[in-house]
Amino acid sequence: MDPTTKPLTEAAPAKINLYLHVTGKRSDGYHLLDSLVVFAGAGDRLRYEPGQEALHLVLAGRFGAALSDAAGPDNLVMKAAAALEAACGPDAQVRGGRLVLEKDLPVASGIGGGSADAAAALRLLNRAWNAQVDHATLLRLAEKLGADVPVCLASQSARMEGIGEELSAAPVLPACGMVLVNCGQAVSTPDVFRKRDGAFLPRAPLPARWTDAASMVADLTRLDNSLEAPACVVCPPVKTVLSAIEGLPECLLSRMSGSGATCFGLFPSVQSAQAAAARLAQAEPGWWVWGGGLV
Ligand SMILES: C[C@@](CO)(OP(=O)(O)O)[C@H](O)COP(=O)(O)OP(=O)(O)OC[C@H]1O[C@@H](n2ccc(N)nc2=O)[C@H](O)[C@@H]1O
Ligand SMILES: Nc1ncnc2c1ncn2[C@@H]1O[C@H](COP(=O)(O)OP(=O)(O)O)[C@@H](O)[C@H]1O
Repeated sequence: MDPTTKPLTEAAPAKINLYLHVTGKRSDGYHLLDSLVVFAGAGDRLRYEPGQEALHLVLAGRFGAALSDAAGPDNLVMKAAAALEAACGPDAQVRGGRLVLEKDLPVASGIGGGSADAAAALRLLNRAWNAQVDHATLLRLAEKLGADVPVCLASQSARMEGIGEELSAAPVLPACGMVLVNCGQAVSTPDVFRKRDGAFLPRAPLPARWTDAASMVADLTRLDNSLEAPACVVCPPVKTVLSAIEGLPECLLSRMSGSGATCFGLFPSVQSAQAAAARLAQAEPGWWVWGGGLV
């Protein structure tokens, strides 16, 4: 097959906030955050098939239908493509064709599916169009697409501050497993931020590395997700999901990710997380449940 017409794909892994402290608020209404972000083996997948027709998006996967009204220019994938095209130099080979998004992450669920898709589109089309837009420029485009898009650009664990644009090294993470659970109710990020009240939380003290899951969990237990309480008001089933995760064998910690409603559990190993996820999926067939490891 001609390499320029070969399908090109990018993974768009789920983003998990292991803790999330709202540390302040800017005058424009955006909140200042301190968060440890990691990426799970669960994710969407974006494929590009170059062609003569104008660039367009096709949705597939378990949650493709949930987004079918949003396959147009407002989809974050198409916004990312337009932003990249505008930033391309004269030597780029910008082409049409179709982008196929395998949407396997629940939509509006606190694990940054849309942000991961946008970041995947920037990486994929930069490669496919031979656009050679440098990383600093890609980061600037990412910031404009959404607060979570910069961290999704590298899709590697990072400490995230500012409103999402200040990225620094995360502690070296120990081997561990993760379970992700979503009850099926979409949650609006602005609604949850609006419902937050109470004091701002401090920037967290973090070590350079955790050698085992138990010491990571001991530190994380002293930290919080500032958005968990307001999300429980917006979406009460979050509380049920958190108790269900906490009750799973070998669960070390259960917490909500981002603005919800997806919650995660940390486990000592990938195997224990997979076994716990299988058990929960059987007990709650209406929930989205995933178990595995981190990227
Ligand atoms: C809360 C977080 C934590 O990682 O994750 P999610 O719950 O979305 O996954 C993110 O900060 C969300 O990032 P993202 O979903 O890209 O947010 P954006 O589209 O930029 O903003 C949506 C809205 O959320 C609020 N917002 C977002 C980020 C931020 N630091 N402060 C805010 O107040 C604003 O009301 C904004 O209008
Ligand atoms: N490719 C996409 N995937 C998911 N949501 C998208 C996408 N493009 C636009 N959106 C819109 O972005 C909003 C946030 O979606 P998402 O990124 O899944 O939320 P969260 O960051 O809370 O996980 C949704 O309301 C959805 O309609």
